[in-house]
Amino acid sequence: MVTTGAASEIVLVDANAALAKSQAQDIAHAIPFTHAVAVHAGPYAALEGAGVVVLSAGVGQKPGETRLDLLERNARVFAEVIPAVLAAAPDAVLLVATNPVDVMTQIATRISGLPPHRVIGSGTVLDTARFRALLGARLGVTPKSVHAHVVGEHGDSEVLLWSGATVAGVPVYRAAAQLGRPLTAEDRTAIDEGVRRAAYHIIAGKGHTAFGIGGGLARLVAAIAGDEKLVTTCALLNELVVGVPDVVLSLPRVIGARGVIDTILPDFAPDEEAALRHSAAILKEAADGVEQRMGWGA
Ligand SMILES: NC(=O)C1=CN([C@@H]2O[C@H](COP(=O)(O)OP(=O)(O)OC[C@H]3O[C@@H](n4cnc5c(N)ncnc54)[C@H](O)[C@@H]3O)[C@@H](O)[C@H]2O)C=CC1
Ligand SMILES: CC(=O)C(=O)O
Repeated sequence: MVTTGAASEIVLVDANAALAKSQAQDIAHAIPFTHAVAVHAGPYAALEGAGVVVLSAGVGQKPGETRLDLLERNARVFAEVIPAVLAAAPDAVLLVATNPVDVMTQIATRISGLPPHRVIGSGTVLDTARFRALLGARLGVTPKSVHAHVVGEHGDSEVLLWSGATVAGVPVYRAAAQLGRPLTAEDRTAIDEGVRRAAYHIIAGKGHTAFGIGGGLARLVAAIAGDEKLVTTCALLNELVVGVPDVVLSLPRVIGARGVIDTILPDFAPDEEAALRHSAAILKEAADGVEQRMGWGA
């Protein structure tokens, strides 16, 4: 957020206050090279007046763990964190990053009692970036010129929308052929694996992921701060999607000052729609399960 100037003031709040203070000091030393952003650490009360609160408290995956394995532990963290955030910043848009981000967004929506459009999960903003990055590298064009989306879970059941992927408005297979870099079935499998398993590969090497999600969160914060009407994939509680009621998952959304303004339902190929239904069912089951285990059942 500091490197892109996404906000005018950033407050770090963490159960480990010494860590938050040190991170804030270290980040502040980059300000002369980047943007005029005030960065400091503080207690929850320091969030007063915040337009957006990014929720990233909790545990991450260890090698071998899936995102859904983190559910109970992080649900307990949110039960503590969200009331404290709202007491200080009742008008903020909540932006959830903690994993499993889709179910955690559903939990945040329930605990906060806020209208769903104000509780956004980063969802597949990162997977969409990974898909664009890998397609761009394969085609020899900047990922900024690749339009492609990942929908559904931010996790193992996510759905890469190959049918709608384009470069210069040309379907990606035809664009690739024109560029002399035809996409083979092996390329498609490798790109799918590279997107879907990216976190596992990075965590195996460095223990966590940070820069991709940092870029995605900064982009979402800038869109909210600037009331941009940016279209990007992110997660939100859907009343009904592909036949599944009350489930949080990612679709392309329009983002402005008050959160999500609208959702755009892509034209799915039949296999993509079936895969999205499968993803929605997995998320619904996980969300219903944690609600019951936490004693929040309807
Ligand atoms: N949505 C996405 O695409 C991504 C999500 N993540 C998720 O973000 C979360 C955080 O990941 P990292 O920053 O790598 O972990 P981390 O362990 O570096 O940071 C988590 C922080 O949460 C704090 N914390 C824990 N319980 C707390 C509480 N009750 N109140 C206040 N603070 C508390 C800890 O003190 C710690 O500093 C994980 O769930 C991880 O899986 C990480 C990368 C990408
Ligand atoms: C950790 C995580 O969710 C990711 O990098 O995709």
